[in-house]
Amino acid sequence: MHELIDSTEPAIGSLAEARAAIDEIDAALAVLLERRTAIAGQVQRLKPVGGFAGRNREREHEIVMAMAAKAPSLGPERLAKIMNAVIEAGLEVAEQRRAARDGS
Ligand SMILES: O=C(O)C(=O)C[C@]1(C(=O)O)C=C[C@@H](O)C=C1
Repeated sequence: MHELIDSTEPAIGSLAEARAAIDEIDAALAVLLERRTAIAGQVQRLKPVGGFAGRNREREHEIVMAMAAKAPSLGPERLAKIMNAVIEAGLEVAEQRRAARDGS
């Protein structure tokens, strides 16, 4: 994982090598997204009002700003779009699971 987040990228010599590096990063992202989805689902169960109804835009803004400090090339506007998609996907999964549990 460390080499994945090291900003001093080694020189990439070919398209195949570049795509292999992207595949490795995307595999790590997928694992992190799966973990995030699981934990965000637990958060929905802990909140007095979970799911889309309990959406907290202030917390989402904090998440984006913290990420923007670590990803300056993307910046807050693009990260907000990315994280909106990630957060909404997590809420959808949580709501689907809740519906399956409630039998509704
Ligand atoms: O922190 C919360 O309150 C959550 O519900 C988690 C989460 C997230 O996925 O990070 C999801 C929805 C909220 O709008 C904000 C953040």
